[in-house]
Amino acid sequence: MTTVTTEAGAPFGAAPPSGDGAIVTEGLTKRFRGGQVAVDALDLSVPRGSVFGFLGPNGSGKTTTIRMLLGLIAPTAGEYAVLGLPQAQALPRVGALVEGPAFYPYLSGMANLLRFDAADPTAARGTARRRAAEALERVGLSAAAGKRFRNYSLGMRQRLAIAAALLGPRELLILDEPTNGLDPQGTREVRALVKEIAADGTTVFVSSHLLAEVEQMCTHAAIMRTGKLVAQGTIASLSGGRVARVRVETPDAADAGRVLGMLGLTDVLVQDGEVTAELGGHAPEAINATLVGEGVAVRGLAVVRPSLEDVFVRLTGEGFDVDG
Ligand SMILES: Nc1ncnc2c1ncn2[C@@H]1O[C@H](COP(=O)(O)OP(=O)(O)OP(=O)(O)O)[C@@H](O)[C@H]1O
Repeated sequence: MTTVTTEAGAPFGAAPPSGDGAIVTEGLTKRFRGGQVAVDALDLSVPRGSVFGFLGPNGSGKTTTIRMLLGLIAPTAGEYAVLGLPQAQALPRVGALVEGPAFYPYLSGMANLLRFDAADPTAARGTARRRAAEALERVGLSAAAGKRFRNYSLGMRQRLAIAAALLGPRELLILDEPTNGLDPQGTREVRALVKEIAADGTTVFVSSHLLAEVEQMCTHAAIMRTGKLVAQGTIASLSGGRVARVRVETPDAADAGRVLGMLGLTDVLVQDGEVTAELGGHAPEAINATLVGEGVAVRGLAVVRPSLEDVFVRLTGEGFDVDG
């Protein structure tokens, strides 16, 4: 367990949070000089093995939280534990990408990683090349190891940054907005890489302001708004706040509504040209067959699952400030 210390080195918090999570925080708070509360009494629980999306609009406190977890800034109040270990033992097992590392444009990917590795006083010198080669392999850059950084695509540059975070065995990888500023191809590469890294057993904690990205890439998420935690859990449980509905497009809306009721679907809403109802355990194809059998002209039938955006809007009464 981590005993958090203040910047002055005094013990911070008598009882750090326990539990086997990769990251656990209790009441974690950061108030900056000038009084702004960037992170407000955050209780976070990141299970080991998860791809945990730390989701929130710009300015909601994501980077500040990450900087506290990495010991870069001291909390004003609250406690945290990373990998259930004291900070000095935890940090070598954590790879982090907070602000993109500065790479030399005229050096190769390999040479850049070796420079990075050399800056780590705990890393054994004799095995540096092997570590760098393994990190390049892990991010799919082995073939481009000798290529100059300036000739890398945006996606390759970001993958190299992630390789720098993976020099050495890591149990936890913390990535702050890793797809920010990337083109669509680079974004796809990084999202795929995050999934691959997680498939190897590394817990990945990734911040993002993109709802759709977190929905697509993560197993769990926490939703932040103005420094406060709005919700957290598995993506399925977060989205399960509202059940899936079937939507039928038809000119025979009243008839379709009657048939859905007959089939036992609940909360049937008939509108002009459209009927929706809670899907429950019904198979959409069976609903379609019955509608057609009853003479309803079906123009379209879809199952609408609630998105994280729906959840966010329901919980906060606000829209997200950026779209995915
Ligand atoms: N060093 C600082 N001094 C004062 N205020 C700060 C400082 N760092 C961050 N803040 C403020 O704290 C709030 C949270 O910022 P933070 O960077 O943690 O948010 P974020 O969710 O990571 O957003 P973004 O994606 O835009 O970085 C913001 O209002 C920001 O202006």
